[in-house]
Amino acid sequence: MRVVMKFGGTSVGSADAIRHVARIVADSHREHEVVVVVSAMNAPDLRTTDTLIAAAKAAAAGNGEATGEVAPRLLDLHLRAAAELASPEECAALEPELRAMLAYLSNLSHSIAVLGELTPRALDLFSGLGERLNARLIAAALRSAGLAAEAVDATRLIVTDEHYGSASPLMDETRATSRAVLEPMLAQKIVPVVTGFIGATKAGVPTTLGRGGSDYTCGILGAVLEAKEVWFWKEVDGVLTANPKVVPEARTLPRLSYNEMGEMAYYGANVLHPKTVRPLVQAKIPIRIRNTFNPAHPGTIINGADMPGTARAVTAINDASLITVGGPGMLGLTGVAARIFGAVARVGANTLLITQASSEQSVCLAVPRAEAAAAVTALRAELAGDLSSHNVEHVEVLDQVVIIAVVGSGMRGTPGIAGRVFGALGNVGINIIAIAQGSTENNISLVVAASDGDAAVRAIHHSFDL
Ligand SMILES: Nc1ncnc2c1ncn2[C@@H]1O[C@H](COP(=O)(O)OP(=O)(O)O)[C@@H](O)[C@H]1O
Ligand SMILES: N[C@@H](CC(=O)OP(=O)(O)O)C(=O)O
Repeated sequence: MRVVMKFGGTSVGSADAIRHVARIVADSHREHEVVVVVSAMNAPDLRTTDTLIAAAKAAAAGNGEATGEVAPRLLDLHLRAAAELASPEECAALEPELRAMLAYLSNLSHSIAVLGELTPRALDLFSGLGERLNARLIAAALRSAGLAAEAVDATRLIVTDEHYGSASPLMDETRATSRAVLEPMLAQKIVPVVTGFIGATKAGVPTTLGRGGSDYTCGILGAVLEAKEVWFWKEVDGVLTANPKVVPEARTLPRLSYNEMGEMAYYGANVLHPKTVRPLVQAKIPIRIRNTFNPAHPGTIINGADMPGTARAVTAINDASLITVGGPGMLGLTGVAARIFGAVARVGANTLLITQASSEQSVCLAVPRAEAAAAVTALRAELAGDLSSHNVEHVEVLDQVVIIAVVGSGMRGTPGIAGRVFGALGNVGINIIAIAQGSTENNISLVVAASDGDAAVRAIHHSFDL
């Protein structure tokens, strides 16, 4: 079958890790038609994408040497891995290519320092370089392991709009270009090693798909190539019942529905971003999450089938703020909700959760903490008249809160779930600040103080015996 598979930054972060990747690709290639998508090397002491972005920003602040200073470290990281993984001939061919790419950026750095300005378009040239370096390294490693493999820059495959830094694919164009480039390679049993994270506009100007965008590349290519399955190789055994860093006994969910995955991702289980997998969900392509470092584990399979049962996982969004707009005069005040959400939307703040008491005397909304100040300013401006007439008495913000979501499509119509969640928190003395449940009943979300966040996740996990 045809499988598009992606390896994240940690999965390709060292020679040792890439050795695992090469073995997985070789094993998969024996049975399947394989397209590989790779992120930039995320080494413990050198995170490539972050380093490149920092260098670009330093250039804009006047340090034209910044890229020149980090370039030798990046070159060394990739060439040292190549020396362990690739044949001497491959290494000899790789070195001048990587050097030339880094030299181009160093030159660009100087120009940016002179201009004193970093446009999003220029920043994309920096941030996307890690994937371009790494695809070449991994293709060389695969060839040295006896596979026919070829690095492919996704600038040749993924056609995007001009939203630099967070571009969206133009799917029809992408389908045509990706198939034109990749189908002939697959027909010849070549493994394409595609750069994650990057694309190009119709005019051929490089773009990036937003941080973490390599998953998106994999989702897009899986859809346009009509893969039978799409596999995301990560450093966890699959999607777990909770973040393993918070709940060490969290276990892998063998199955999950698209709906549940979407809810979990929205509420902070950043295993897969919903946008990333939208093309796969639309095309009904099954997704697997598997562990690069434990490939014998079957991982999690995600597809369209909702499962019976109750709560399946508990997730948390940290660093949120809760804004309350309230006052007795709000009762029956027509259109006030629309004005509140309009004001928040105008400053680009992302509303994570909404609750309104049925007395209509207050509306609460949670936003990322970094966006709270702008949202409050916009709300106070929008409601200035109502505040002076005391229809609205306050626009208050509670910083340092966490949103916790209990997720499971089987919760729909099952009585007693909410009671169990509240009981679990009550038993450990955690105060619930706000509660929300969508009418789809796929999740119950609640807001607690940041200092209670981890304990709340653990208490709910324990209470449902997840
Ligand atoms: N419920 C969950 N299940 C699995 N992983 C989770 C969950 N919640 C949070 N995580 C975290 O998400 C990360 C997923 O890997 P990620 O960093 O996205 O992979 P990559 O960048 O390698 O593709 C893991 O490091 C894990 O700690
Ligand atoms: N390297 C890019 C794209 C990416 O998706 O990386 P990762 O798969 O390591 O999250 C980033 O850091 O944003």
